[in-house]
Amino acid sequence: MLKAVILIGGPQKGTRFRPLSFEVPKPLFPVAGVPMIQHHIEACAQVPGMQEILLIGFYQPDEPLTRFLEAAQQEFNLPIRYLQEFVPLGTGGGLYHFRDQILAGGPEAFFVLNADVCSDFPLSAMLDAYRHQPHPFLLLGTTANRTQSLNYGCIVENPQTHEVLHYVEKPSTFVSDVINCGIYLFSPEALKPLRDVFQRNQQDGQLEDSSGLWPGAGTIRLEQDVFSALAGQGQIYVHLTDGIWSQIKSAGSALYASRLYLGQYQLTHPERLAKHAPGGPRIRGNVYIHPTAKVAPSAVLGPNVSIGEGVTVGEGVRLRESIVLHGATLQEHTCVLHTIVGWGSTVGRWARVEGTPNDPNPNDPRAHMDSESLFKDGKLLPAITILGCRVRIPAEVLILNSIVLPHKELSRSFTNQIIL
Ligand SMILES: Nc1nc2c(ncn2[C@@H]2O[C@H](COP(=O)(O)OP(=O)(O)O[C@H]3O[C@H](CO)[C@@H](O)[C@H](O)[C@@H]3O)[C@@H](O)[C@H]2O)c(=O)[nH]1
Repeated sequence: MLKAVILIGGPQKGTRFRPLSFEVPKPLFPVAGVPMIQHHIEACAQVPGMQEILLIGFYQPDEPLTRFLEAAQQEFNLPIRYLQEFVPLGTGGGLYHFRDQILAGGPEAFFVLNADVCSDFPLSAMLDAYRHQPHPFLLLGTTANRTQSLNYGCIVENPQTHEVLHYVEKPSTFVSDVINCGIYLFSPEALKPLRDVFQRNQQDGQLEDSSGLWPGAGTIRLEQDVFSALAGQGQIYVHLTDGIWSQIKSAGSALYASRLYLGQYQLTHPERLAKHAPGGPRIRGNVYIHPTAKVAPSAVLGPNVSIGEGVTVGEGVRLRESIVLHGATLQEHTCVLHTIVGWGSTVGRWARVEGTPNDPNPNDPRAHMDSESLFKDGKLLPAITILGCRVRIPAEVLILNSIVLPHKELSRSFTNQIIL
């Protein structure tokens, strides 16, 4: 019997995701038409023997989360429960705090997944590796280029045995091009080292994390307190993948993740991809259209477009590399490229809304999305355009490389601006 835990964080996390995380908790943001963590749940539900999925985070259990959990339980016919930390306990503290719930029923092992990653989740392959040689901690690893590796947990492995010999979280100089994907398979034994860290923290008094923001003796940082501390002691192993993987930290990376998942749908969910039908809109490449959306037949959509519930797309609209969230309206002949259109927003006739993609370098197979800062040398970097919820864009204007905060009614064109 197996279980899975998804670490969903809480409202103080996901700041690089603003203004989109104002409306819906980041883990429920739609990526390729379904909430971000539904991809995790679908992958877990496919593993034979999966008994229960636990979401651990520090969000208040609000209506969208409750509704999502109810719908997911029905769809996957599995218990899916939310366990709330009353203070943020870090990436490992929640696992220790809720250990009785995780171990209830005696699972053979449990997966732990960061919510903000996009992956093809090779969980069965990880399980095979674990069953072949059970160890307390199995980490999924992938490769990154030297510069980008510094933004992740870096793993030095023994290439013969795949034991993790050395682990450094977000090092300041190059350590290894193998990075931690934030996808793990732990044995029940893994909770013992967590208990040791917890007890040590209790004895040492208050633990201050590096930011000093969330001190608390219950806080455990899985990466620094456990992986770095136990590397080289025969307890941590890495399973390497060359499948799809990306972090989802910023709106730009959500658009990139949407493209990766839409590509996956060819294999996993062909029914989710729109097909060209007589009298329907023209579809180019991978496009998701919610069944309740109304799309005019002369619109041209794709590639990499995802259209949410109740969206209206008018005649002659051109839409590519974009996510349109529920209830938005694109009036006739708008052109929307590399943009996220927020819930209930309206783009007026003949307007052009465009962003600049900052996708990984296509010539470097080890490149990942850069989700660094929005600014460089005090200037807003060109990036995808984001319209917050209920924004109104008038007819015949150009909005380029801009972020528009919720409920704004614009009256003219804007380029390279954050509109507050
Ligand atoms: N429940 C809970 N979840 C948390 C907490 N803090 C973070 N999380 C969740 O844990 C995951 C990791 O969060 P971060 O702390 O933001 O770490 P990171 O910068 O994403 O880096 C981690 O993931 C990388 C891969 O995406 C790894 O490379 C890196 O080593 C590390 O594990 C996210 O899904 C986040 O929601 C917490 O206090 N409580």
